[in-house]
Amino acid sequence: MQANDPIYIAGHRGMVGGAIKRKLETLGYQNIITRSSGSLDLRKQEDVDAFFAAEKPAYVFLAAAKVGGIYANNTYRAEFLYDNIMIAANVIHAAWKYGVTKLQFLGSSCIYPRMAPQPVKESFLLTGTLEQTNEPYAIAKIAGIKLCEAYRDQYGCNFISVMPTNLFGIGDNYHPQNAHVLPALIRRFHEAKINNRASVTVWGTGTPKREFLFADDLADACVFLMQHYNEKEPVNIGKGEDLTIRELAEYVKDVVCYEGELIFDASKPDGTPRKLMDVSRLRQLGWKHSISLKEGLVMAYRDFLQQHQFKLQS
Ligand SMILES: NC(=O)C1=CN([C@@H]2O[C@H](COP(=O)(O)OP(=O)(O)OC[C@H]3O[C@@H](n4cnc5c(N)ncnc54)[C@H](OP(=O)(O)O)[C@@H]3O)[C@@H](O)[C@H]2O)C=CC1
Ligand SMILES: C[C@H]1O[C@H](OP(=O)(O)OP(=O)(O)OC[C@H]2O[C@@H](n3cnc4c(=O)[nH]c(N)nc43)[C@H](O)[C@@H]2O)[C@@H](O)[C@@H](O)C1=O
Repeated sequence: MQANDPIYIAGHRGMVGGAIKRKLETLGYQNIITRSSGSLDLRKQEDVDAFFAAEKPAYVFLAAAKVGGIYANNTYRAEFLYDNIMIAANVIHAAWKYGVTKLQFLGSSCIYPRMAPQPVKESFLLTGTLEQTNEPYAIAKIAGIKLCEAYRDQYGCNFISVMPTNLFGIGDNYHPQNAHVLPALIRRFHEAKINNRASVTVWGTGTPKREFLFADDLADACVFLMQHYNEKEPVNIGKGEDLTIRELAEYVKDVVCYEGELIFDASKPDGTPRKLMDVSRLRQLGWKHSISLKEGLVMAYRDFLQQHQFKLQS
């Protein structure tokens, strides 16, 4: 990737796409192409075709998707399958048709079997049954991986896939129901603090384990792999360390300085019991994260306060 190569970031207004854009700009890449979903709906094949024909990107980061936490995945099952399949199919097909030099597809750790042995290796894909709450999203993400592999096998396209663990960071979604656990808890603890509530309810039993990577670390890994990785096999991106949801809730409680009690609502789904990434492939390639969970939480809480402030004023 040269400084003047045209690079398209699909999903640049999102948490991950935004972090990739900041990283590329810091490194001096000057020809970054972006479109909001309002100006280019990636579910529409003709529009995607016309965009690739006109802009002719050489590199593509495919970070646009319908994204959400366990509740959103389980509730909007049709959109999580339809939108994500259409986005992946349209962009990957157009990347082949218009001769993109290299494309990177972002999948997710939820593509792996629910009860996969831990830590989860890339080779465990399609070896067991998926977690029900996010099966539609996972099926769409698996289709994206397989599209990259098929266009590589048949046409020699340099399309790679990366599988990020659970993420959080600047520009995250703090919606009370639709968000992922970490931003949802930041909001719930903050609101409990300012309203002097005696307790905060955390969904599920608190026993599932998750791994959390800050989005700027993820973006660093994505750019690193775009520069250095050219193989068919997906690459897990994570830290290789996890904690229980109860432990996470205690961390968030500390960062927000909330002093009340935690209550666990076991009527809410736990989802996958554990999905710790095996990151040995990424480590062998020479990449490791640099932002700790505690550092990331402090930055995320600041981001929440800024977004919240903005909403109060607007
Ligand atoms: N967040 C997480 O914990 C994880 C995320 N990932 C993956 O990382 C990628 C980015 O996720 P994240 O940044 O968190 O998600 P966000 O929801 O923050 O951003 C998603 C982006 O996708 C764009 N988008 C959605 N639908 C369309 C559409 N129909 N046409 C064009 N653009 C669309 C949106 O554009 P606009 O803003 O213009 O509407 C938005 O900017 C996704 O592929 C996701 O699956 C993987 C693992 C974990
Ligand atoms: C990244 C990944 O994200 C999704 O999977 P998930 O890891 O299960 O995501 P989650 O962050 O929503 O939940 C993690 C855990 O946390 C618990 N939990 C507690 N309290 C809240 C809470 O308030 N909100 C949420 N959302 N969860 C909560 C919750 O019950 C669960 O046990 C996939 O659908 C899929 O989209 C995907 O790829």
